[in-house]
Amino acid sequence: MPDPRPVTPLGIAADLLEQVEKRLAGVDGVGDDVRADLARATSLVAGLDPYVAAVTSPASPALEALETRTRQADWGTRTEQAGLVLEQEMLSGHVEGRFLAFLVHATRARRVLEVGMFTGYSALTMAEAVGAGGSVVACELDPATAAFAQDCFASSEAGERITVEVGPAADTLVRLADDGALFDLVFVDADKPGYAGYLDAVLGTGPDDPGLLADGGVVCVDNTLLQGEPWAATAGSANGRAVAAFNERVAADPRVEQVLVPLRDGVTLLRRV
Ligand SMILES: C[S@@+](CC[C@H](N)C(=O)[O-])C[C@H]1O[C@@H](n2cnc3c(N)ncnc32)[C@H](O)[C@@H]1O
Repeated sequence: MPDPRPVTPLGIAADLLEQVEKRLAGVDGVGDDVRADLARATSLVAGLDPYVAAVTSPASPALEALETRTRQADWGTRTEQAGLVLEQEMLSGHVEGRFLAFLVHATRARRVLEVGMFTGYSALTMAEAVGAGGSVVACELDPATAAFAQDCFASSEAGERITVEVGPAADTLVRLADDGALFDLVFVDADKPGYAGYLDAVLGTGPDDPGLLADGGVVCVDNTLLQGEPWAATAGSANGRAVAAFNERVAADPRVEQVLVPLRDGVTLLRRV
């Protein structure tokens, strides 16, 4: 199974620094002080994620098994079949998972909504954290990926707390709002151009549309650093532009207080003010 490629600003920077170090190894005329500074920069940047993982609470065996199964799947073929990009790098993973679990515990969330489930790592993480009587509704566009996740959930008690909604999340959110559903924690991690619409659906747009967020609820939005594209794009992608526009919109939105936490590819926490 191929190693995941770097998909965070830190991972990309570490990769670049390591490449530069290798390229300079055989070059004459580079001062020892320059090599020492470069080695220190590489060590600081490349060592951060492994250090953070080493001192963070471990994932459950069920989550480790789900991650291994996801790494072993043939996402190239699945991408062709689904007609949308699916790749192992989409999985949030250990440290972000512990962050989400901590958020569930700290906010005492019982009703969780996820927009963008993939193979279910974050959904299962939050389902474990909500405990008995808690629930997670997880939206996924691709039926085969949803089935993959449900198969993983079946081998975990916490998996029983997850309801999977297959189809475009925008439609699912309208249906949930029509049903009067409310959530204490919402994790947004689907298509980036859809983020602004998902946030509006969650927060509501006025008295006739109260949205899906319970009083005191928290919204967590993933990939808001989008591999550094919003501030350091080399060749900007559509996703980079969508996230940059989303971040600007949030920064100017009087409905919310927000903080962008530079964890992995960036997570923005929001609450209604
Ligand atoms: C980044 S992955 C989610 C990763 C997952 N939260 C985790 O932690 O492992 C994004 C997922 O959103 C799904 N997706 C994309 N567009 C969607 C849409 N319009 N509605 C629902 N899901 C969508 C993709 O199929 C993909 O599985």
